[in-house]
Amino acid sequence: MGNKIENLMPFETAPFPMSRPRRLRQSDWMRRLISETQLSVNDLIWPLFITEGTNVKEEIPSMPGVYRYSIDLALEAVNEAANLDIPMVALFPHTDAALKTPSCDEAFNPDNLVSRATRAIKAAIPDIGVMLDVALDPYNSDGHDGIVRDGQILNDETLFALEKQALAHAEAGADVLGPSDMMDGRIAVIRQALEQNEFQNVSIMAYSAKFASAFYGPFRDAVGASGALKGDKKTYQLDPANSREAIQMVARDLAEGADMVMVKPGMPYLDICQRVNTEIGAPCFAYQVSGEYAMIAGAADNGWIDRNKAITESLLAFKRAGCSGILTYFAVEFANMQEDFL
Ligand SMILES: NCc1[nH]cc(CCC(=O)O)c1CC(=O)O
Repeated sequence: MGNKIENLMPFETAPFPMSRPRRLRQSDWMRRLISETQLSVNDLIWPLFITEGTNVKEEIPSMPGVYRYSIDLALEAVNEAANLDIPMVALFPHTDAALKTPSCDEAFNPDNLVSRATRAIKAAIPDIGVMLDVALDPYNSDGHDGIVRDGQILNDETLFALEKQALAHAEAGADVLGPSDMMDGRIAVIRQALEQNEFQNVSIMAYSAKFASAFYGPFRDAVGASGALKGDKKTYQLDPANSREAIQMVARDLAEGADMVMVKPGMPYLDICQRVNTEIGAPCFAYQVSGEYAMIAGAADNGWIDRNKAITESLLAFKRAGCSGILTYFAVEFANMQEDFL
């Protein structure tokens, strides 16, 4: 009896010409009434890159319009985001190559760059959420998310480091931790460590369906990891061919104590977003990653697409797929667009 879509149809449409679906598309006011999906600044998380120094704001060549900020200027940028009602920022460090080691000790240095930035933001702008990645790659001389020995990315040894990093981040005041490493067992280890150290209110947004993707290239430039990375991340990040496995990882991370999950990259994986939202139903976020930013910004800079329309359409797609929200480098730009509109 019919396919799934037919089964879900709440009514049968009359045959043409009694039914003319274009009637509901005739005017802007009618289209707004009929719209099935809303996108607002409440849906956005703004990732931003932090660097050492003062008064530094340097553009990332492969992400025109995206900058690395020293902490003093990051405060101004985050303040702008807060004034635009963006609920949360996600901070990523650009780490000096001299601080990268095989044991990744800088990851859990309580005074590392992101910890200092988090303390400064929470003190000055308490009403915006701060999320920090839990992963070793910014601090690893091998560029990987795990500790490498003899060419192997060691799972269990990495977990000890991630646990220390998670606690250092919580101590610094991070509201949400984003384990983005894809090691097995990391959510359970981090959740247990948080519980045992009175960080019960720290949330975990697990990068659960994180694919081994070509779309992370500009990010690795932004955090200075491109030069360090040897090989690829295919032994821990997911195969882009796999959907069932992605759903399984989402279920596993929730069972280990994640509060929210993430699908990453975003646009090439909208099917995964939709599956998570219909089959699992936990709060799910999409990460519109650096390469997606670069494609839209690059095409718009060349006059090949309309920047504002492409941004809005690309973000709306995640809401249509059922996501609670989106990590996007366009967050502040989109919020400013909305302000202009009002
Ligand atoms: N664990 C690191 C991490 N956290 C977020 C991103 C990518 C974000 C982006 O491309 O915008 C990556 C890169 C990677 O896994 O190599």
